[in-house]
Amino acid sequence: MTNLPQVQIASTLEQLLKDAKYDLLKIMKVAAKSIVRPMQPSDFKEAYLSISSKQGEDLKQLIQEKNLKNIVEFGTSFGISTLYLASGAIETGGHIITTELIESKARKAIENFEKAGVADRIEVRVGDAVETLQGYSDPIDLLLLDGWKDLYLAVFQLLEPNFHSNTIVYVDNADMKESEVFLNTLANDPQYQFQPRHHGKVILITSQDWPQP
Ligand SMILES: C[S@@+](CC[C@H](N)C(=O)[O-])C[C@H]1O[C@@H](n2cnc3c(N)ncnc32)[C@H](O)[C@@H]1O
Repeated sequence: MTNLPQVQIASTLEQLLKDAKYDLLKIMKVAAKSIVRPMQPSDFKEAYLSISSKQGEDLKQLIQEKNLKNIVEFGTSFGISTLYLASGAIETGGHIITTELIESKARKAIENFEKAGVADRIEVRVGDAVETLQGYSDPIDLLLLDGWKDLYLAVFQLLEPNFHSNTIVYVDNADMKESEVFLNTLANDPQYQFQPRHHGKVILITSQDWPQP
């Protein structure tokens, strides 16, 4: 039997992943500019900077296997990772809150969610994650950290009161230098367990010290 929502997500993702192949060129242009001035988030307003399709499939499987429903994402971009999250969330009856700093990217992401038929499952908050997620009070089953790395610690600490003993924090780009401060801070605390995936590009963080759901 055809699973229409999954087919729609897959065809939207196929188009977006094709387009994301031009990222390297866009990133090279930004790097060239950075010789004369420091890079800014708006320099990447045309770039996807997305997770890979392999990571996306893995995320979907994780959501299904662990029956994750309440999902929060830091760093929407054009919505590639969010669509993989939605693909898993359809199977668990879950929903997603995702947040993006750059308004034009958030608008495009919403269009993509509509095209994929999953806009009703996704709330997009536009602005700085530290502000848009302020006061968030529902339990979180899965947190995907994929915005700028210097904010990983702030976003993690902001949301940690909402974690429970089954919560998974999925850290993308864990192997980047910019993620070091965040990971070293947590690595010094024995309550956190790290599980590397995708050859260390990703780390899953869990803690049995977080309260029972
Ligand atoms: C690596 S990209 C996200 C890619 C996306 N998760 C995917 O796989 O398709 C990082 C995104 O985080 C956004 N971002 C950076 N700082 C942010 C902040 N303070 N609050 C919200 N979004 C932010 C950037 O504009 C950028 O679009």
